Amino acid sequence: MFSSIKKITEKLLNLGFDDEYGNDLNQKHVVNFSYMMFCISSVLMLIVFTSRCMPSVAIFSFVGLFLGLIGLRYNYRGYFYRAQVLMPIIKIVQIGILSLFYFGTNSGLHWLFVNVVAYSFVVFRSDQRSTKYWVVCVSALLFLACELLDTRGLYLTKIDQHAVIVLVFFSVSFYFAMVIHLVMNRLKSVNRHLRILAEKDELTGLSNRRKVLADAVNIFADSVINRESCVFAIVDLDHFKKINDTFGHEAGDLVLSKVSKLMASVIRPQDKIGRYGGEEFIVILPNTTLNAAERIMEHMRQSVEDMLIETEHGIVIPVTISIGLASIESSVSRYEEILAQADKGLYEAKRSGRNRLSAQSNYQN
Ligand SMILES: Nc1nc2c(ncn2[C@@H]2O[C@H](COP(=O)(O)OP(=O)(O)OP(=O)(O)O)[C@@H](O)[C@H]2O)c(=O)[nH]1
Repeated sequence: MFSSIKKITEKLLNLGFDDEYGNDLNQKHVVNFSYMMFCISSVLMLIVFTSRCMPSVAIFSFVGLFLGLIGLRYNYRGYFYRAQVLMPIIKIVQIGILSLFYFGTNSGLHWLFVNVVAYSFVVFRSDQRSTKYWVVCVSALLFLACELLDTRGLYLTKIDQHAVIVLVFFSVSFYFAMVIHLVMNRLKSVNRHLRILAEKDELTGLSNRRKVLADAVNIFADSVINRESCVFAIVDLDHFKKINDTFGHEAGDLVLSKVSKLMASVIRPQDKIGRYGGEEFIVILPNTTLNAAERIMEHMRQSVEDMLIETEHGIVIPVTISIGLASIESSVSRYEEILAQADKGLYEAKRSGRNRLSAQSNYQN
C-alpha cells in the first residue's frame, strides 16, 4: 500500500519531466509538489464544507481544485511556464479570499503566504526575477493587510479558528520540510550525475584518465598498507594509426569502443580499467600476483585477437593489443614508478613484435 502511494507520488513529482538533468534543478519537482498539496487541500476542504452544508466555500474549493488540475495538465502537456505562474496566482487568490472574507483574519490562514514566497524563491530562475518579485510583493502586501485588518469570519467558530491555526502551522512546516528535502535530493542526484560525467570517457564508456589514475593512487596506497601484491598493466592497440588511415577515423572510433567493451568484460569485478589517452588503457589488478595478472591479461589479449570487428560496410578490421605489466616491489614508493615499469614492459612487447605481453618483475635490481 505504502509502496504504491510512494510510486504514485514519485510519478506526480516527475510529471512533465523530459530532460532529467536539464537546467531546472528542482523547480519542476517543487511545482508538481505544490500542485499536489493544493489539490489535496482543495479536496479536503470540499469534503469538510460540503458535509457542513457551507455551499459557497465548497464551490470555492471545487473551483480551486479545478484550477489546480488545469495547472497539472499544463505541466503534463509541457507548458511549464504557465504551470509555474498559475500556482502562485491561485494560491494568492485562495488564501486572500479565505482569510479576508470566509474565515476571518484571526484564523491565521494568511501565514500560508509564507509558502507562496518560498515557492517563488525556489521555482523562479534569475531570468524570471520580475515574476518572482511580483509574487513576493503581492503576497507580502496581502499578508500585511490580513495582519492589520480585523475581518470576522463568516464560517468559523472560535474552536474552528484554533484548529485552522494548528493546521496552518503544520502545513507550512510540512511544505518547508518537503521543499528542502526535494532541493537536497535533486542536488544530490545532479551531483552524482556530474561526477559520473566528469569521470567517464565518452567514446569508450570506460573511466577517463583522471579517474583511473585516482583509482591507481588509492589501490596503490591500500596495497602498500596491507602489504598486498598489486599489478598495473598498460594496454596499447597495435598499429592503430594504420587502422585509422586504412578504414577511416570513424572505424577507428568503432574499434576503440568495441575493444574497450571487450576488455572491460574480461577483467574481474575488483579490477579497474580506464582510458589513459588515445589508444592506450590502464588496467589495475589489486591483490593479485604477477603470475595471476599475466593469465588474466593473456586472456584479454587472446580475446581481442579473436574478436571480429565489422564496419557498417561489412569490412572486418583485424585488431591486436600489446600489454606491459608491472607489480609492486618493496622498493617502490610511488605509483608512478610501477606505471613507468609497465610502460617499459609495453615498449618491450611492441619491440618484440606486438600482440603479446611483457611483464617487468624484480625491476629494482
Ligand atoms: N579514431 C581515433 N583515433 C585516435 C583517437 N585517439 C588517438 N587516435 C589515433 O591513434 C593513433 C596512434 O598512433 P601511434 O601512436 O603512432 O600508434 P600506433 O599506430 O598504434 O603504433 P604502435 O602503438 O607502435 O603499434 C594516432 O593516429 C591518433 O590520431 C581516437 O579517439 N579516435
